[in-house]
Amino acid sequence: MIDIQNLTRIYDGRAAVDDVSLTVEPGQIAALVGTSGSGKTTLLRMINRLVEPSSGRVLIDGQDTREVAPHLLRRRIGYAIQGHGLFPHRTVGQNIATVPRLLGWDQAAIRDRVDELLTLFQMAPDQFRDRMPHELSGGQQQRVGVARALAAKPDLLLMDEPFGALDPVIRAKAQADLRDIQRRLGTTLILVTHDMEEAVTLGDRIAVMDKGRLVQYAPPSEILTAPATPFVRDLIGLDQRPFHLLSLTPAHALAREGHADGPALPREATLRDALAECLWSGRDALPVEGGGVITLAALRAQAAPQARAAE
Ligand SMILES: Nc1ncnc2c1ncn2[C@@H]1O[C@H](COP(=O)(O)OP(=O)(O)OP(=O)(O)O)[C@@H](O)[C@H]1O
Repeated sequence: MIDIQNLTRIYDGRAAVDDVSLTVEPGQIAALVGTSGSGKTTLLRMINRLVEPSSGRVLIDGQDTREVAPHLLRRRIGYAIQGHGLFPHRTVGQNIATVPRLLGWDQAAIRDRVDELLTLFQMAPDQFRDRMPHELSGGQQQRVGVARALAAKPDLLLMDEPFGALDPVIRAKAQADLRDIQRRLGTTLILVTHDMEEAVTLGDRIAVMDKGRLVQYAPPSEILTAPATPFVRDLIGLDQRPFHLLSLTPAHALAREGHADGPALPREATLRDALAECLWSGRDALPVEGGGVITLAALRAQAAPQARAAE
């Protein structure tokens, strides 16, 4: 468990992060959102001591991070940033192997791990292992950055806008891959993002920062239906609320017995995808892969907070 207690960082007499406390349970994803300059990156970097707190403390599984040398702490915590930060003169394989090498893994274990991660990120090892970063697309570089952060099987992964530079299609794929991998490995993940949709779809809880302070820390559905302050409501964007709510639920969860014509929706598609498909194909109901149908009326009820509150 990550336990952040009264964490504060002062720069030039002003608090960039101001008395923030929050906990993240093992295997959960916490998404940090907020306007530019609200302190998200500073908060994230205090967890692995890239930035030293002015006051407060961070406990990881009960251990105070101040008791661990920063370089040793950072070998235990995966860290991935926008623009990936790959070493330009090292191959993809060498980049991914960085922390396992520092930890003294043997060669065979390192090679296995590199190949396993490349496969996991759908980059054929024989094709990509020996390439240089400049021989990859931006999306591939980004995936290698995340693979490198995961290489030593950290229990905790910190990500700062890891998908910020990706186009929407690759971004959605990278998010889905990350969620799969995170669930499979049981990694605890703290993610900074500018994108509320990303926070809603990935986060088990969302932390909203405003001027260095934590203004709300709650599951996405609560942030959307009961924003704690006008700032949180504005950040969500009123016009986007129904779509974010629909993004929270996979299609199969709302499928009911019945019959509908036309192509089936994948089980893991979100209700937002279902709504788009209804509108685009002019259908009032869609079959869902594996059985059942979703109706437009059910989608409408699901998108309305008062209907959800009554559940
Ligand atoms: N090294 C530093 N020296 C002085 N001020 C800093 C430093 N790092 C950050 N700040 C200030 O602290 C505040 C919070 O910055 P931070 O980068 O944490 O915000 P952020 O929410 O991550 O912003 P963005 O979304 O734009 O990345 C800003 O006002 C920033 O100017």
